[in-house]
Amino acid sequence: MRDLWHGISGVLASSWRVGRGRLLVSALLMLLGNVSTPLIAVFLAVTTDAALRRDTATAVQAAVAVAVVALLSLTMEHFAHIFFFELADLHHLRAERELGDLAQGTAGLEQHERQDYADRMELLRKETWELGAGVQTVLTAITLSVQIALTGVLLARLEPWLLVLPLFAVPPLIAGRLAEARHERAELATAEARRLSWHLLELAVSPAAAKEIRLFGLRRVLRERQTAARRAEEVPLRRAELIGLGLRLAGQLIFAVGYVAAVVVVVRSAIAGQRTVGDVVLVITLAVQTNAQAAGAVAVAGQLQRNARAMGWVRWLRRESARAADPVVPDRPVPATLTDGLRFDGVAFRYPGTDTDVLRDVTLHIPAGATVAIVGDNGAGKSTLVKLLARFYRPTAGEITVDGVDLRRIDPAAWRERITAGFQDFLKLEAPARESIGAGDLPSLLDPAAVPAAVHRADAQAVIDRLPEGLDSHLGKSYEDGEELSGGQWQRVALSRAMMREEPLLLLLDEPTAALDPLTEHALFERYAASARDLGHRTGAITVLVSHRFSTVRMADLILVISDGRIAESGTHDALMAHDGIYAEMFTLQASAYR
Ligand SMILES: Nc1ncnc2c1ncn2[C@@H]1O[C@H](COP(=O)(O)OP(=O)(O)OP(=O)(O)O)[C@@H](O)[C@H]1O
Repeated sequence: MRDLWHGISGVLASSWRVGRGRLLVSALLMLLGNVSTPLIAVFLAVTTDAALRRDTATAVQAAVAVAVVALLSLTMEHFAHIFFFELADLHHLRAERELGDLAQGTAGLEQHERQDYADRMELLRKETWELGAGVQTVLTAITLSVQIALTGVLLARLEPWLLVLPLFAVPPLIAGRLAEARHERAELATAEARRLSWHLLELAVSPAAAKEIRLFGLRRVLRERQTAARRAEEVPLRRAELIGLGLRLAGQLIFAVGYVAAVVVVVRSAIAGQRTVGDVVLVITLAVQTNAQAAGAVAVAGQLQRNARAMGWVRWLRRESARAADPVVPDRPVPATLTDGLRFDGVAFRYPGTDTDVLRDVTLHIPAGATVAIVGDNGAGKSTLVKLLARFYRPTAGEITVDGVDLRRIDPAAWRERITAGFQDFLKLEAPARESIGAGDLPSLLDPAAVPAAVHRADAQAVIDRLPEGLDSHLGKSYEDGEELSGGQWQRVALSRAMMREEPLLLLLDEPTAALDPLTEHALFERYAASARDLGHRTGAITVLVSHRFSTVRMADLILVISDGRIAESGTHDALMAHDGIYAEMFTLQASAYR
């Protein structure tokens, strides 16, 4: 009940904010239409009795009144719709904006990892229209309630026990509620199958997947899996719908029994001369309307519950986002320059919803100004370490400090303004090249020299030179004249974006050159290392590089070897080679492969 109330008040408050004029006018029109409906019965009764009395003047006036209220009852809701649609659009837009803000507004990525979060997010994405339509639902519910109350008063004036009639509308309401609950359970239970079927469908139409689908002859297997996933989604949903239909039908049957009984009793008292024919007309008409009102109430109750559920999810998301906020309130500024560097002290990390630590007991010092390379097998935990440095996650144990300050005490947004990064799974931002690159530092996007300078630092001029309009060319297939780039070219664009910030305290490069050939990567990293050292001398800036290519790795001042979530070895290339451990073995193996 509280959810229902929160849903109604949430919709009204939001509609009031986005368009109070439209809200008031549509409420007024709806009210007029709804109040007119029971008045049809009243004027019909008056017309009938006046006609039987041969009172022509009253009969004609009442008949005109019937026509007028019937017209109002039939048309007002249509006029109200014109305003509803606009309101629903505005409301929908607002809901979508809020969803985007909630999904992207948290400092970390923890909530994106959680299945319950992903499921609700997916359902909410589907139900943003539900949220938009909520205003119509709520106004219909309010004005329908007024109509039902007016009908009740009219029935009670005639015969108090006729008030029992609306009670027969309760079973359909309960049945509707049960049906909704069943449907909701089925939707949540089938969310995984739905996600899988969407993913498979996306693969089927995605140009990126087309190559491997053809090459490996996966079309049939994918289609079969998609069909199976669809079936796994459809069957429980259809079953829930059928059971819901049965429940609703049973509720309506109970109402029908009450209706028939009421009409029979009034007709009998009219035959006995205790009631006028007009009274019989009044009861028959009102009882028919009560039936429609009950059906309307059931429908609107279902919609109200759906609306309450969607609003409940929005509130849940707001709570989750607030909970995802750091427990430690940031109270320390980002240092202007680094003097000591970064320290990990007993850091462990476990991804949300999993039960194994992917990093364990990591204790290390990355001195200010250093260029660090991280190596290790696939899945060793290299990228996870980088993500902790970017503050996408908080360590589950231990602490990371920046010049002695716990990273959690520094505002993540302020920290990120002083770092920059290039990832292997980079963003292909389809926009004019200038913007796709400039997004790496929005404040300098309008500085005409900033983007070309970043392109130069990333050694990506050759990519830009091949574009018909240079930096003004549109990138990607979203544009009719958009240039589609190769994987390596996109990666250069992403690297240029990473180079937009001129003086970051931390440059994170997580296999950003994986799509480039080893020689190019080597040359590129030499270039970065030189400018990183220069920057490191001036500001203590640290460069962290994850790479599987040892020809690049060996240039670093400090090499960290991660094995099974722990720092297995650390030191310079020479020291690690002399140590003759994991690093030496990996290096020798790769070097011999190139010989
Ligand atoms: N979002 C995630 N949720 C749960 N587990 C994850 C997630 N991302 C990574 N993992 C797990 O954490 C472990 C470390 O992954 P990570 O990406 O850090 O490895 P990596 O050393 O960078 O590997 P690679 O060289 O293949 O990029 C792996 O076992 C991986 O399965």
